[in-house]
Amino acid sequence: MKVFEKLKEVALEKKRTIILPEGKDKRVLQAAARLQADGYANVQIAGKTKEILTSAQENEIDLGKVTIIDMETFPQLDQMANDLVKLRHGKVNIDEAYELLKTPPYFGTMMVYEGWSDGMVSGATHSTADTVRPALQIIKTKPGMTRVSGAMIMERDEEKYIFADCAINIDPDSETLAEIAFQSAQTARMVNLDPKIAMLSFSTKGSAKGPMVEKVQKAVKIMHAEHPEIMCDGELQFDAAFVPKIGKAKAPDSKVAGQANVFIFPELQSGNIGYKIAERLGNFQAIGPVLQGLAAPINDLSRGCSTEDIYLLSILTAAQANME
Ligand SMILES: CC(C)(COP(=O)(O)OP(=O)(O)OC[C@H]1O[C@@H](n2cnc3c(N)ncnc32)[C@H](O)[C@@H]1OP(=O)(O)O)[C@@H](O)C(=O)NCCC(=O)NCCS
Ligand SMILES: CC(=O)OP(=O)(O)O
Repeated sequence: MKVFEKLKEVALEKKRTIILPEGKDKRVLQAAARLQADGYANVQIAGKTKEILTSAQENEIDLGKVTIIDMETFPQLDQMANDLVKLRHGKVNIDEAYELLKTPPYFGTMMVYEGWSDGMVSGATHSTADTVRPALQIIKTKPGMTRVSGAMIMERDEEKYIFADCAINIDPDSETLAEIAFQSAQTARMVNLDPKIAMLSFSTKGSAKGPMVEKVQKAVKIMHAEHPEIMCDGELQFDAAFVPKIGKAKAPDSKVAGQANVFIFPELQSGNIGYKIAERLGNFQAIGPVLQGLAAPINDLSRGCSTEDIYLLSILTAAQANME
């Protein structure tokens, strides 16, 4: 896993505390134990202590120095509930806050908000919507960003690519697509990839017409106007973006066609389906969704993730905490 060699070094620069709040899940416990033993983070797992210990015993997982946080008896629960009420500006009352804090994504997100964890990885047993909603509501976007998006790091042997948005923005407009492209360029650099961004469509350079194509064309214009330093082109079909010969034939003047390594999908259907096809038919390892544009390192998982996916995304999260 070449991508992760650099991230492992960054994670080791200063050992960060990462919370994995879905402590019931066997894959989470396995990843937590490995992460702690390998020294890439101080790992907190949250849940009910008894359930965590039983699961660890049944699955023969040695949790070693992993910290277990009991969500029901956590001493600062009252502080978290009160802060959650304040943060939600009348949208959540105190009873609702306690209820929300019974759920791993809200509990883990508040741990990050309070500064008791440096980052969170969740989503092995919760849908993306349920995982990211607390982050969007509580952590919010980074300065200068207006939206959060979700990128997948796709890796197979020496090949690595970024696919986005695979997780959050259901039907992004042109401005949102351009912001996703900008954020994805940053994610690409984080994994040592010099971004060449293809704004994907079913059309290449006007070969098809209509509002869906125009949306992508406008996003390309925004990218060129706002970030001329970033190599970005479109609209491109995937073959034109990826295969040099087809890129030359369909978009001869493009510097990105046939060379792209960052793929921006026009909406969430194609983004989510596309990465899962590459993962399941193409045998790519899919790490993420890495949440882009969020003000703290919180990352999502697919419920279909493996122990290895959780382990690697946790290393990335610890590294992000050191890059902030
Ligand atoms: C992400 C998602 C859950 C947010 O929608 P929602 O639950 O309806 O949330 P709301 O629209 O009520 O917004 C909740 C908060 O998040 C914020 N928000 C919503 N989308 C956001 C985005 N893309 N970036 C930043 N903030 C966002 C809202 O501003 C709102 O903040 P506020 O409550 O402080 O005013 C929704 O867009 C979604 O379901 N996306 C698809 C997820 C999915 O199923 N992916 C496929 C599998 S990976
Ligand atoms: C990213 C993603 O598709 O998540 P899930 O499989 O949990 O829906």
